[in-house]
Amino acid sequence: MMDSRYEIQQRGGGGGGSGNSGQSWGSLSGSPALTGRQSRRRKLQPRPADFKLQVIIIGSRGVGKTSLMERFTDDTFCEACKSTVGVDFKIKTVELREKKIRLQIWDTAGQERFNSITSAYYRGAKGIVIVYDITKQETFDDLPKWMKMIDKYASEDAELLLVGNKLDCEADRKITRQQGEKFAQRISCMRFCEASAKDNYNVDEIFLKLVDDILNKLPLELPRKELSNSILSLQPEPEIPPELPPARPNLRCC
Ligand SMILES: Nc1nc2c(ncn2[C@@H]2O[C@H](COP(=O)(O)OP(=O)(O)OP(=O)(O)O)[C@@H](O)[C@H]2O)c(=O)[nH]1
Repeated sequence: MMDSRYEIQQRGGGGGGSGNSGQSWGSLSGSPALTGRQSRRRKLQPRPADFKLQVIIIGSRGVGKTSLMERFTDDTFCEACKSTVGVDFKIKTVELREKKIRLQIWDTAGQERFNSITSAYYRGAKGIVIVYDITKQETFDDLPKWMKMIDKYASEDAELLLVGNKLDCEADRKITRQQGEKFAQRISCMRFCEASAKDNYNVDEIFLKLVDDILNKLPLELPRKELSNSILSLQPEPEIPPELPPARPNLRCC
């Protein structure tokens, strides 16, 4: 059974769901019978995604943003990975609430010198994962700085999730779980959890809960065309960052 310390706090709404990265295939009924080489060549196309969502991961240098993303998308962990330069992204398709969602995850550099580049990616994000390292006090102290970035550049309705990473390093812990919880409680609609990219603990939960919260806000029964014209885009992923948004008048952080 999962230790309750690791469960993501609930704040009402949002039924659960299970994700997977596999492809769904269309129905075979009605297809003419195929044999041998012919059947191998004439594979059905995967069902297209119902939605495309963008999620961004932010936080100070070395907290494990890339590691969380790669654990989720590829189930890999790198003990000594290179620092991210600018922005990187990965795609994973998940299924939740009988919808197929193409999740585009933007992994941003934690170094401040890249802020002018990374800030351009905030606006398109429907979900934001803010990460700190439970063994490094300064990464927790930096959180108000990241909240200012969110207030300035992100969409006001973006879902927020605070993650204390490196839970496997309990012996070196500097930030208590209560401190993380307290910080999240001060921010409107922010979830909180602790995780370990190394031990693959709570990683799927982070992204799936965020997607579930995002879906919870969307009118899922609208026809696809209407959705793509409003909140979601079914176009190919942008190669360049979206335009910078206007500054937001109200700070989320108290
Ligand atoms: N013990 C432990 N180490 C981790 C964990 N997650 C990441 N690391 C390590 O922390 C270091 C930094 O991880 P990254 O994923 O590159 O961190 P980042 O936040 O993307 O760093 P920047 O790109 O510089 O902003 C690497 O050596 C990882 O192996 C974790 O859950 N536990």
